[in-house]
Amino acid sequence: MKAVIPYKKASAKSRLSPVLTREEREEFVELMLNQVIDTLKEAGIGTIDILSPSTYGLENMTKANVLLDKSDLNEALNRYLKQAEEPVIIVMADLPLLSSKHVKEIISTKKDVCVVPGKGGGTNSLFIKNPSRYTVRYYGSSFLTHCSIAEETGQSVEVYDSLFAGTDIDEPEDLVELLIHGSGAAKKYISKKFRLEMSRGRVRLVHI
Ligand SMILES: Nc1nc2c(ncn2[C@@H]2O[C@H](COP(=O)(O)OP(=O)(O)OP(=O)(O)O)[C@@H](O)[C@H]2O)c(=O)[nH]1
Ligand SMILES: C[C@H](OP(=O)(O)O)C(=O)O
Repeated sequence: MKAVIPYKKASAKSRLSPVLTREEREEFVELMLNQVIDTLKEAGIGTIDILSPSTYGLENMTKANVLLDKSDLNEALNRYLKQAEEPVIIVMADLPLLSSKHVKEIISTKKDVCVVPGKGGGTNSLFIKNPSRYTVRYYGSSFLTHCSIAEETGQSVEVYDSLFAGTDIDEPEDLVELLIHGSGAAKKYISKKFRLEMSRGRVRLVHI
């Protein structure tokens, strides 16, 4: 069993550009990546591959293997899965609330595939026992697509339902969740730049 984290640092997290500069977004994704790697290690996963279109930001990476593939997210992951000879967990790099307990539960599934939905129809993590029999199709409502792909190819599916594992950091409002529920370097980075303010019964993000 091994883990793969797709990762692109250059101009990452464009949807956070209303509140963070390019430089800040690139620093922030690197902190989130390192947290995800630590979580996977804590869960006991021995092989961790980072699949990236470039070595940018990964020059000094020692905690995981760096695999380069310049093609887009889906093509790179499908090439990776085709060659894999053991179960694979795909984990996105933007999951600072993911814990080792979640990872252990996801990989303990009795089904062939375990899908962890993200907000808005995305897929935050995907565990595949027979990777050469599966293809991914991220973007759009990829959660529904990934369930269908399993069903169409005769593979059973579990949906892992979790607020924290389901919280990917895409948009400014997601930073609220990180400040409320997070810990570690990614939360610290954001808490130096923003604070939470109560306004009309809702918590919102305010630049410091
Ligand atoms: N290997 C690879 N990984 C990618 C690529 N684009 C995004 N990723 C990674 O795929 C995961 C999900 O990507 P998104 O949530 O869309 O992140 P993003 O592209 O930085 O964010 P936006 O610019 O806001 O869409 C993250 O772990 C990214 O680092 C790519 O072209 N190749
Ligand atoms: C890659 C994409 O991420 P999102 O844009 O939903 O964060 C998805 O999960 O299909």
